This record gives sequence, C-alpha cells and structure tokens, in this order.
Amino acid sequence: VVTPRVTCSTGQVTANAACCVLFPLLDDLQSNLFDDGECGEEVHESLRLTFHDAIGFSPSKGFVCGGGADGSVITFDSIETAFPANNGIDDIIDQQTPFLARHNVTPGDLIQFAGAVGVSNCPGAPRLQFLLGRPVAKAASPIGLVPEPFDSITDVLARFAEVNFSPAEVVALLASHTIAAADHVDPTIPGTPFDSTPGIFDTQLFIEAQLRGILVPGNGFNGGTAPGQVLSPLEGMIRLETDSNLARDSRTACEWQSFATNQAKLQSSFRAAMAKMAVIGQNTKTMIDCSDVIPVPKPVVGKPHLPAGKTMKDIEQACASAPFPALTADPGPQTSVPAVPPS
Ligand code: HEM
Ligand SMILES: [Ca+2]
Ligand SMILES: [Mn+2]
Repeated sequence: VVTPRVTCSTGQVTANAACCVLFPLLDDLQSNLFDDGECGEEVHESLRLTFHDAIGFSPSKGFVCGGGADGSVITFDSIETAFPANNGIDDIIDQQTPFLARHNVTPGDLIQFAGAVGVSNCPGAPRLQFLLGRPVAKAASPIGLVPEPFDSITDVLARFAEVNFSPAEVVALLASHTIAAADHVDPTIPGTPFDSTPGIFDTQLFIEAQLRGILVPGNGFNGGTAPGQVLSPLEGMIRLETDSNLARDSRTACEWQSFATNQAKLQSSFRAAMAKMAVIGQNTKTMIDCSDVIPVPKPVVGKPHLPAGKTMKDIEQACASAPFPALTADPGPQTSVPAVPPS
C-alpha cells in the first residue's frame, strides 16, 4: 500500500492536505506556548486539559454524539471552569484560546493537538496519534464527570467504564502523572510534582507511588482539594489519594506495578489509551489522520531507580501475584524534588 502524500504550501509533507493547517499551529505552539519545545508547566497543563475536555461525556446523561473531546471546555469555559474538578484549568484555557484566532482549527482539535505536541517535548514519551475534525461543541459538559483525587477506586473505575475504559486503560492513562505537578491541591506549594522527574515521561511515577508515604510536602495539609492528598515519600513531591489507591487496589495494583520498569509497555499502553480518549464522543469516520504532524519525541533519560535514600523495604508490595521489580537507589542524600517553575 502506498500512502498518498501531499506537500503543503509551507513545505512540509503530510498524509492529507487538510493537515497542512497544523504546521503553522505546531510552530506557534512550540514557540509561544511551550517555551521553545520544553516539557514544562504549559505542556503539563495542556495534557491535563485533553483529559478534562474528553471525559465530559456520559451516555447515561443523554449524549449520543457530540460531547467528550469536543472543546466544550473552551467554548463553554464560563460553565466548565466553574466545576470544582476543573480547578486551575482556566489558566491554560486562557493561554490556548488566542491560538484559535490565529489558526483555522476548532477548540476540540486545538486541545487534543496541543496535548499531543506538548507530550512530544517530554523525553521518553510515545508519539501520540492525532485525528483532525472535531466539530464545535453544541453544549457544555454536565457537572460531575471529571474524577476527583478523593474519589474511591470503585467510583473512578465506574466513571471510566461509562466511557468504555478498562481498569488497565485507566492505569495507562495515569502515566500522564509522570509529567505533572499540582498547583491547587496545596496552593501554598504550587508546581509540586507527582514524581521526581516531571520533565521526563518515564516510569518513576509507578515506582515512587509505591513507596511508603512518610511526610507532607511544604508546611502541612493546606486545604485545596485535600482530602485528595495523602502522605508522600519525598520532600517536594505530592501524592494524590487516587494515585496511591490505584497502586494498591487489588483491581489495579498488578497493572500499576507492570509499568514500574517497562518503558516500552508504558509508551504503547499510554499511546493506545490516549488515542481512545482523544476521540471520546466523536465520529472517527469523518476525521482525518494527521498523526505524522506530531514530532517524534526524544528517548527517555535515566533508568528506573529508587530515589536516593530509599531501599526496597520502602516499597509497599501490593500486587499479590508478582514481586515488585528489584531496584537500586541513586547515590547521595535523601531526594528532595524541586518544584516545576511557573512560566
Ligand atoms: C483518577 C483520575 C484522575 C484524577 C483524580 C486526577 C487528578 C488530578 C489533580 C488533582 C491534579 C492536580 C491539579 C492541580 O492542583 O494543579 C492533576 C494534575 C494533572 N493531571 Fe490528573 N487526574 C486524573 C487523571 C488524569 C488523566 C487521565 C490525565 C491525562 C491523560 C491527567 C493529566 C494530568 C496532568 C498532566 C496534570 C498536571 C497538570 C500541571 O502540572 O499543571 N490526569 N490531576
Ligand atoms: Ca516523570
Ligand atoms: Mn500547573
């Protein structure tokens, strides 16, 4: 099979002429949103936005087509940014919205494209799929569809099951928290990461979430969405109750552990789950595959390890059928994780 190719007026070659609109958008995003190709704050927030838009879909609440990954979080931002679970997403919505005036794409396409481009800046990430063609949203998402960090695993799995995601796919999607930080869980310490390497798409989240929690970063629990915050193993790192429980619940612990040292599985599972999430509620038959516009990410930096000062005794074994993979610790004093700088 010969894949047809077109050359855009801007010089790049792609699968379909409809994708040409994305090259100037790619350059604009890299220069003016992602600080020249960084895997920093705006990439993290853009990835979070892909989820908070897409998960707003509920067959039981009357969606048949439309909803989901439709850009409603931008089109109806005054409604959806007021949902408690969307705390903080107004920031990245304000930063992405001006790109709509400069490029001929819909809000739903912008959100998923920015997420895929942003993730490509993170060493170790898979090259995500991108399909073009989400119509402008006709309605806001109903409230209550975005999971909260204090939700039970039963509730989280039920919410994802409603949009046809298995427990294993939920765990794969949580790889997103390897390139993530919290601004609002404890608002006194914004930019506090979920793993020690928030600029790298590696397996450290799946190792570090399994370490025994011993401390509260910053100066104690400071409101925000806590009760969704639980003890962290490392100074400067924050742990969500849902991440902690997904790593320990019998329905998800073995899947969680399976990612601890398997970068290739992490990449392929996250890629597949993101491809599915990015089109929730959309009709893929009318969409165009523009995945070849997404840059190829750099390889992962570093190897799976315990943070300095930890031993295997600090791992809380949760999977009943296989031992946690043996790891050695980085040398040096107890790891303290620096915050992700705001930019
Ligand atoms: C059980 C499901 C989930 C829960 C309860 C959850 C909860 C949270 C919370 C509370 C934050 C911190 C927000 C802040 O304080 O700034 C956060 C950040 C984040 N989440 Fe999730 N999340 C879930 C699933 C996902 C999924 C599926 C994705 C994407 C595929 C995602 C991507 C992110 C990213 C990238 C950040 C970091 C944002 C930043 O650094 O500014 N999350 N999540
Ligand atoms: Ca990481
Ligand atoms: Mn942030």
